[in-house]
Amino acid sequence: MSGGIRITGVDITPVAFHDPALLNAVGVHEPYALRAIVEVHTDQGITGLGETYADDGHLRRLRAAVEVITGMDVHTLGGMHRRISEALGGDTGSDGHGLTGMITSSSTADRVFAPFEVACLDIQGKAAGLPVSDLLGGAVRDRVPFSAYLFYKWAGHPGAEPDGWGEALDPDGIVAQARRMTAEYGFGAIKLKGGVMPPEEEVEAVRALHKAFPGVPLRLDPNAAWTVETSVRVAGELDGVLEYLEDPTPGQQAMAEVARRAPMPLATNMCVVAFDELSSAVARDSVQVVLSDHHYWGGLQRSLLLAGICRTFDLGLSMHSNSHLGISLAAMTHLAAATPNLTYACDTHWPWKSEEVVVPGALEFADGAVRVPTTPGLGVELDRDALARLHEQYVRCGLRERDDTGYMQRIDPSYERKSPRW
Ligand SMILES: O=C([O-])[C@@H](O)[C@@H](O)[C@H](O)[C@@H](O)C(=O)[O-]
Ligand SMILES: [Mg+2]
Repeated sequence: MSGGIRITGVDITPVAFHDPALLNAVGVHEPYALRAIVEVHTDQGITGLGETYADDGHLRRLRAAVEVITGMDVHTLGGMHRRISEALGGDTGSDGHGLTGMITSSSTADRVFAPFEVACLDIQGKAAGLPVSDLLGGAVRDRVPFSAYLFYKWAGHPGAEPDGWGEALDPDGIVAQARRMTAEYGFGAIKLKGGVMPPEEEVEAVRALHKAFPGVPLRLDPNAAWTVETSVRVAGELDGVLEYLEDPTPGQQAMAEVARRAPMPLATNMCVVAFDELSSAVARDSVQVVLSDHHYWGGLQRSLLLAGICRTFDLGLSMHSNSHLGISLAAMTHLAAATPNLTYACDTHWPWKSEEVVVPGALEFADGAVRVPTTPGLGVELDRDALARLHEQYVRCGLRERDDTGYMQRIDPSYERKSPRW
């Protein structure tokens, strides 16, 4: 491209926002979730936005990437990915971002590249006067449906005020949470984060949801907390109730064994999280649905590549989420809008947060869906006061990586991390 739009600098601002005491297979969410807000500046005065993880190792790798992409044209995304991979070398780090599978050097490069790719597409869209969905091939839907995301939870963090959502530790609590979340957002699909209670209790909770929300697609995700035998038993008990069962057991081989004996499709954001894990999963028929997530599949264009591979091999496609803010929601919405075979409602942790960094109004939920922004770029703008406030909160809170297990062990020293647990 002649002339191009060159990157002149990048600001990376880590932020912390309040997160309720949500329970999962490895512990409990800490009082704050961390994210990094990426602002890419250019010689044409256009700035693009990205959002990503903010643990210390990831921040260090993002800063290393800035060194090698400064001066590049925002249209040269292939070259940018290559430069970032080379600059990171073997710096793979660990999964400081939640239950999203094994990290390899290629998946680390994808994670680091992703927020810069999103920001560059934001810039390209602003320069061309087109929404990001148009740059991805065009929206095939104007609203993107999301799913309610239920958690077992405490009423509040120990020693702090209750968060307002109430305790949910049994089927009644889960159904009450679902009623409130679906009433507020209009969600037409429901996911329960499992792996917290003994499997029989989680089966009971899902059956209670099925009774309270007849006809609504349900999912259960125990994050690999079960053995093959437990997974097969639960799958049989929830026959006709779940649209898919997500990551019941660890590893592609065990997932394949469950898949052979389970009546419903298996989904994953743990045993297939990078391109180099797809061929073995297909060969073994380990999973029938892959949860994409542009934050670790290397951005929006690479997520479209994943969608094409899923279509080729007849795999279903859904979308994964961790705790996130509005820049991520905008990117997820554009991507989902432009992905024809993304036919499941996407995950989002959105209802669990009470703070934001983007100016309100651009992304609203109605009937469980977000209208795809049609303004140029991602269609969201930073609220600079909010950014400063949440950065200040990051500085003060002292958290520097997500550690659900460590936090749980400070509360209950007998807690052990185990996979599978049951
Ligand atoms: O936030 C959580 O506790 C979730 O368990 C998250 O870490 C997972 O990555 C995720 O939502 C999932 O679907 O596995
Ligand atoms: Mg999952």
